[in-house]
Amino acid sequence: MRNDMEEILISEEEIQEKVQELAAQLSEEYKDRFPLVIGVLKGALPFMADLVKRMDIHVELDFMDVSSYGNSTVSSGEVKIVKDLNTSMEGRDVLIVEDIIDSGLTLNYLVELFKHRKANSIKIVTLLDKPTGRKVDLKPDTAGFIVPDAFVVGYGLDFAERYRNLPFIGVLKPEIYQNQ
Ligand SMILES: O=P(O)(O)OC[C@H]1O[C@H](OP(=O)(O)OP(=O)(O)O)[C@H](O)[C@@H]1O
Ligand code: HPA
Ligand SMILES: [Mg+2]
Repeated sequence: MRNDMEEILISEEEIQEKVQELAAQLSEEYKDRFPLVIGVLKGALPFMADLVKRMDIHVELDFMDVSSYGNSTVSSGEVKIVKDLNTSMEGRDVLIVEDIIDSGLTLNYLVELFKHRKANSIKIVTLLDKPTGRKVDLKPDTAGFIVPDAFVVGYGLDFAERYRNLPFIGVLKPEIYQNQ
């Protein structure tokens, strides 16, 4: 898999250091509040697992599976719910965990849905933010790294379902896309 990379943008060590920093910040912010931490599958899985292990407070975990990219590097613009939550969020402090905010369409959809479901508060933590991709006005409350305008993979992020299990974030060689 490493040979398919044009460039490694963020190393495993840099990711782990940042996750520790974000977990400490969020533990302080949510202390005594028992937040409902919602991971957006599938991309958020590695980040969420590492983040919550380092949070030193009680949290409830749940997952939504939504998808808008399919096997493409461009969002279809249509967010599909593949799996919904198992718990009610009325009155809860909701923390959404994402791997990346690109166009912002996925999170925009989820934030509107969660407001409608009467969450007490809704905040977003994302490992990566790609502000140049934005199609709607959406800002994370907490972000790990800003990434440039390139399709990135690794640590949860896929291209056609591959590369999610890389421990670092990289940019693929152009021929990998062209062969698809
Ligand atoms: O800001 P956006 O342009 O909406 O892009 C970000 C979303 O796209 C990716 O998910 P995807 O829909 O590919 O599903 P996946 O997590 O299963 O790969 C990623 O994990 C985010 O959820
Ligand atoms: O840059 C990206 N890489 C992988 N998945 C994504 N989903 C939105 N942007 C990206
Ligand atoms: Mg994807």
